[in-house]
Amino acid sequence: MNRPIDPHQLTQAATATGTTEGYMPGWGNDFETEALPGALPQGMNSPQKCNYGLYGEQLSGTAFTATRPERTWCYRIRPSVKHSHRFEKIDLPYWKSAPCIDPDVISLGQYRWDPVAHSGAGLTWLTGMRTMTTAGDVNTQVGMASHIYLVTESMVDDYFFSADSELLVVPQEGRLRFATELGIIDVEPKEIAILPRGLVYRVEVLEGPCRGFVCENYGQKFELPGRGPIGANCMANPRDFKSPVAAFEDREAPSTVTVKWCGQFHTTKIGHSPLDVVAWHGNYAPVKYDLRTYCPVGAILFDHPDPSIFTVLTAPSGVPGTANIDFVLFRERWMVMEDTFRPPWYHKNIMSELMGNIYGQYDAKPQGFVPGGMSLHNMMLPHGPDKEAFEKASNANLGPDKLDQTMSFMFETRFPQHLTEFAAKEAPLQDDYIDCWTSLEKKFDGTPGKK
Ligand SMILES: O=C(O)Cc1cc(O)ccc1O
Ligand SMILES: [Fe+2]
Repeated sequence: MNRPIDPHQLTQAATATGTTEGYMPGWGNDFETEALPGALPQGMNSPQKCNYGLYGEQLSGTAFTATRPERTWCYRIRPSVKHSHRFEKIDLPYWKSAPCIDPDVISLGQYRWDPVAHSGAGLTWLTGMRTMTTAGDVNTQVGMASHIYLVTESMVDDYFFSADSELLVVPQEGRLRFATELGIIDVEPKEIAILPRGLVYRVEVLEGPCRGFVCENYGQKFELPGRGPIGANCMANPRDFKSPVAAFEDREAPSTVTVKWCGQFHTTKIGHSPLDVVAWHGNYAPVKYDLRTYCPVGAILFDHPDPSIFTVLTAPSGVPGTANIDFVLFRERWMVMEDTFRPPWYHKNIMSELMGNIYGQYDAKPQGFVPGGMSLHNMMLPHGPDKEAFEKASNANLGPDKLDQTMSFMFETRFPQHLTEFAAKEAPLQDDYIDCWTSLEKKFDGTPGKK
């Protein structure tokens, strides 16, 4: 059942000058927003009594002692602790967490999947999550999981938060609404959303069915990459990230909150909507971003740079320059390199590359890697253009050429990715994927000259 938020039940902050409707621009800004005038204490965080009888509550996304703490102060109708009754364990068998190493599943290989089809069953954000790969260890807060979501039904009086992870959501089909404690985020294909660890939300279908990809980050939060010699402009610009203005519900209704915690799911009952934050300030907030605002930078004379040039966001692992996860975008761009084999080169990589197609054709794989589909080129496993792409690129008449109508992405992690049983046995795995390279023939005959 689709039940977008009832506007009579929702009170949203007026948007300040310079904001787009319902959102505030900027990456990691220290925002402030209130849905009722005067709800946000000024000049202090913990007045003896808050206005409107609100409770003050801090949500810390980093250790108190982090160099630059990320936290948000919420002023809410009831403190979250009132939401916590006894937790009951529930089973969401398709949402897996690392370590999840199935002895019957081989992850060593090059893999590609067609889009996972909608089954016709009514699925919510929780029941429709299908884990494809896991990496690292959720208990030690390293690594990640990749998922496909298939969502046809809104959560009604059901809420969720992940204590394990922040979720990077990459829609491919349909429109979703994340009604969160800190406000409303709507997303559709060509946009992404990030839901921070610990934030409570409800997911509604605005236009279904909905399919997309999720990167579940167990580690340090995503951040904008250092730009090095590129300087202050291009790539992802901070102002194109949008966080929601405060919006709250004052609604009594028997409800549930499901929590993902150390890879397990637990549920508890509450008697009201937990989306009751009337005002908040801080720098720990959900965010959306329009991928069409990503300004790619690339080679303008010869050769093909490393794909790190297309990093939208990076989640550090603690080892400088070696990400827990890089989120990399291959979007429309001009190819102008002279005397160059322009598609991605053949290579092996210590990082594990999980790719998804949002729309269009990917230059290294003109066939078979289709919108909604995924591929995995795991740690140190060779891959590169298929035969068709190789022949086309090595024989093309090179002039300025636009890669148009194309958007694929990569979740690249320093940890090997393990296929779930679902990915190996239920999802539409292309058994013949590696055949895309078998017809690459030997051209070498010992004589110099270009073949
Ligand atoms: O393997 C892939 O298709 C992703 C990729 C793209 C690119 O331009 C360079 C390296 C790389 O791994
Ligand atoms: Fe690659």
